[in-house]
Amino acid sequence: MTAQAQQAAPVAVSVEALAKRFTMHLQGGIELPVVENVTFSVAKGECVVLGGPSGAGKSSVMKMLYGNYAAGGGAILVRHHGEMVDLVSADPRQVIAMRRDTIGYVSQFLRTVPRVSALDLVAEPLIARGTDSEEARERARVLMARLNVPERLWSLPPATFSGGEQQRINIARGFITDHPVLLLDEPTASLDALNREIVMAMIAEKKAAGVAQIGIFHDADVRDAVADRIIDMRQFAAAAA
Ligand SMILES: Nc1ncnc2c1ncn2[C@@H]1O[C@H](COP(=O)(O)OP(=O)(O)OP(=O)(O)O)[C@@H](O)[C@H]1O
Repeated sequence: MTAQAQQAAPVAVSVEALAKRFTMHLQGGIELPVVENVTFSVAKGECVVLGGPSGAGKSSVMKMLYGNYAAGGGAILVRHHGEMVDLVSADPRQVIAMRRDTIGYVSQFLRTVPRVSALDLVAEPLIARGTDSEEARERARVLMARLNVPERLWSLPPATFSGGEQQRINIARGFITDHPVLLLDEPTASLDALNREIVMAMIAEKKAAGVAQIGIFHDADVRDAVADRIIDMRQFAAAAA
């Protein structure tokens, strides 16, 4: 997306003065400051990458963006059904609705469900959003084929799949819906070069469709190919209490 187009595109996510510190209750309540004053926004169709060295707080910010970690302060405004809703102060039911309709998430590791086939795991987020189950399965087949998941695996539960196969199931699950915001936590970490290229193309297609994406990518080639902007988390390092 060009700089001009980005300026015109509406903001999908606005992070304002977000903070996180951990309290280690088993270690006498030691406070571990991680980030403070994290402030950035992401427009529709933009891919913003969280950068900075190991321990800078990228994953912690990502988990707050999905509502998995409570924030220690600040706001995460997300355009949800046309209105900017603060995920930090949203009640649990609102968070669930935002995840169903607005915020998609591709985590690094697949959470497998006993006895649920790969095909059904991939189709499930679409079915949850009201798509007919046969249509959802057909779209799941198309995506799994594109990601080179061997057809003999589709009917099996992915618990025994290889790391890269599980990651591709996870990617298919995250990309199958049309969530307007997509969080990508190291989606290419266990992939070979061919499948990495495919995922990069899928990220580009999401951008073209106006999806706002926020990602963590340790692979510099992938990062440089997909990022419209890289946000260095070091600037938000929290001071010790
Ligand atoms: N659940 C937790 N409890 C306590 N401390 C945590 C927790 N999660 C993260 N931290 C600490 O917060 C800091 C930031 O971790 P985080 O995983 O967010 O960094 P990162 O930038 O994603 O690192 P990496 O690139 O290595 O994944 C680290 O010092 C880590 O030990």
